[in-house]
Amino acid sequence: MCTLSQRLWDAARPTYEQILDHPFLLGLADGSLPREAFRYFIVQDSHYLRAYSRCLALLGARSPQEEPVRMFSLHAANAVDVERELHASLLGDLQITEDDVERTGALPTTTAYTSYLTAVCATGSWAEGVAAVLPCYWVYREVGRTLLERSSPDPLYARWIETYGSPEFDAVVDQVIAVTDRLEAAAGEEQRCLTHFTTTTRYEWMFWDAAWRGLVWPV
Ligand SMILES: Cc1ncc(CN)c(N)n1
Repeated sequence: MCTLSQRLWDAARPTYEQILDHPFLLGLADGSLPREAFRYFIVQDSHYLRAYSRCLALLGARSPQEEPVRMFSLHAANAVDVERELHASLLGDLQITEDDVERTGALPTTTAYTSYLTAVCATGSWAEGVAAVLPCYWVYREVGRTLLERSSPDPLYARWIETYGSPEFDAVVDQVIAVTDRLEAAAGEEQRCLTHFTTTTRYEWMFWDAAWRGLVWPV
């Protein structure tokens, strides 16, 4: 019998394969991604990270064991700090101010994704919450690794790729996969974990797609 993390990944594999083929990521790797799409992504990711760090803190607080309390609390503080640092420098290079981020607000896909993540982390079982956040780590690592092999001629895009393709991020993701494989989910709960994992993997695809299309509120 394979591990829970493997069963989750296998369920989301078709979506992951479509993520790798998405024009946003192909453009990031070959440098052809329009700046406007990257700008959209970074602004929306600033809003996403605010909710994401709260979700990790929530999972830390709700953990039935000691070690994951420490791990998720550290990730909420450190890992997101690293991402925020990346954002601060990218926002500066893209000439985007904090005011621009506030004025734009969270657009539809960001709102839908963060609302889903927050609801599962707050009201689902602990195992369900872990399964819901796992793609945020794992998909980014795999994308980072894959794009690192291709690299990017654009130094801004290369900086983003290096963060997620780094050995430091790799180690962080391994920790969360190990926690996932120690979850003891009953049959019905495992089914809900599979649903959350595949749903948030879809939201990862949708997040890049929204930036690619420049999706805004229709009314
Ligand atoms: C939308 C999204 N998903 C995941 C990550 C990586 N934590 C991120 N920065 N943004």
